[in-house]
Amino acid sequence: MAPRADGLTLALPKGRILKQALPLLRRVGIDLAAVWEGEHDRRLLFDLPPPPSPGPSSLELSGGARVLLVKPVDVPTYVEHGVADVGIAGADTLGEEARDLYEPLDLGIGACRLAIAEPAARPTPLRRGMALRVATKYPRLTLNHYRSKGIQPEIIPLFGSVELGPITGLSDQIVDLVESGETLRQNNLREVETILYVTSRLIVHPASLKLKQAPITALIAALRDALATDGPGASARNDLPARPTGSEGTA
Ligand SMILES: Nc1ncnc2c1ncn2[C@@H]1O[C@H](COP(=O)(O)OP(=O)(O)OP(=O)(O)O)[C@@H](O)[C@H]1O
Ligand SMILES: O=P(O)(O)OC[C@H]1O[C@H](OP(=O)(O)OP(=O)(O)O)[C@H](O)[C@@H]1O
Repeated sequence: MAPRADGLTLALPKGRILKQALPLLRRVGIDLAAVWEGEHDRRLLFDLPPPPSPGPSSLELSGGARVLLVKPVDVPTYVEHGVADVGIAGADTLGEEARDLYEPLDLGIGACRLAIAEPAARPTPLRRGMALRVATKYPRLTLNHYRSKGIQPEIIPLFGSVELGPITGLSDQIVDLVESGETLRQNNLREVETILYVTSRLIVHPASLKLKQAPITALIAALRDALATDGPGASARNDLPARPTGSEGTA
C-alpha cells in the first residue's frame, strides 16, 4: 500500500513507546485517542480526521493522517519501504540494523540504556582474546562492542527474559535494555557497562522528505516546539533518567 498522497502515514510502535508518544503527538494535533480504544483494540490501521479546531502548535494536516500500529522492531521497515512516511523508533532498534532513513529528531521518550550485565556473584573479567558467551536480542551492537575490546564472543540469540541467560548457565553475560534496573536487581545481576543510551527518534523516508516536504517539515517543527515547551512525554515520561546529563549517544 503506498503512502497517502494527501496526508502523512505514520508507523507507530505498539507498547511502551506508544504510551509515551501519544501525549506528544496529541500536542501537535495527531490525536490517536480520537479513534483508538486502547490496548484491547486489535485494529492496526487508523485514518485520523484533520483536527476540527487546530491548537496553537497543531499541524495543518488538511488531508488528515493515517496511523499504522506495528511491532517496535518493524517500524524502520515500514518507513524504509516508503509504506509509512515517518515513524518513531528506539535508538537500539535503529542501531541494530543500518537503514537508509533520515533521523531528524530525538523525541526524548522511551529512555533506557543498552548494557552488559552478569551475575553479581560470578563476575567475568574481560580480557582480549578470551572465550565468552553473551545472550542478547542485539547481536550486531553486541558484537561491535566486544570486538572493540578484542573479544569475539559467541552470541546466543534470545528474544525475551534475557536475564535468564547467565542465571541458568546459558551464557556468561547478557546485553539487554535496562531502565529502572529492577529486573537486574531481582535476578541478582549487576550492570557492568553501558553500550548505548537509548531514546526514541522520529525517522523519515528519504523520498517522502522531498515529495511531502511541507507536511513533514511542519511535523518536525511542531514536535520540536512541543518538546521545547513541555519536554518529552509530559504526562508519561520515565521516572528515572536513563542517561546522565551531558553524555553522548554511545558510551
Ligand atoms: N525498560 C525497557 N525495556 C525494553 N524496551 C524499552 C524500555 N524502555 C524503553 N524501551 C524502548 O521500547 C522498545 C521496545 O518496546 P516494547 O517493549 O513495547 O516492545 P517489544 O520489545 O516488542 O515488546 P514485547 O517485550 O512485548 O515483545 C525498545 O526498543 C526501546 O527503544
Ligand atoms: O530495568 P527495568 O526497568 O527492569 O527494565 C528492563 C527490562 O524491561 C525489558 O523487558 P520486557 O519487559 O520488555 O520483557 P522481555 O524480557 O520479554 O523483553 C528489558 O528487556 C529488561 O528485561
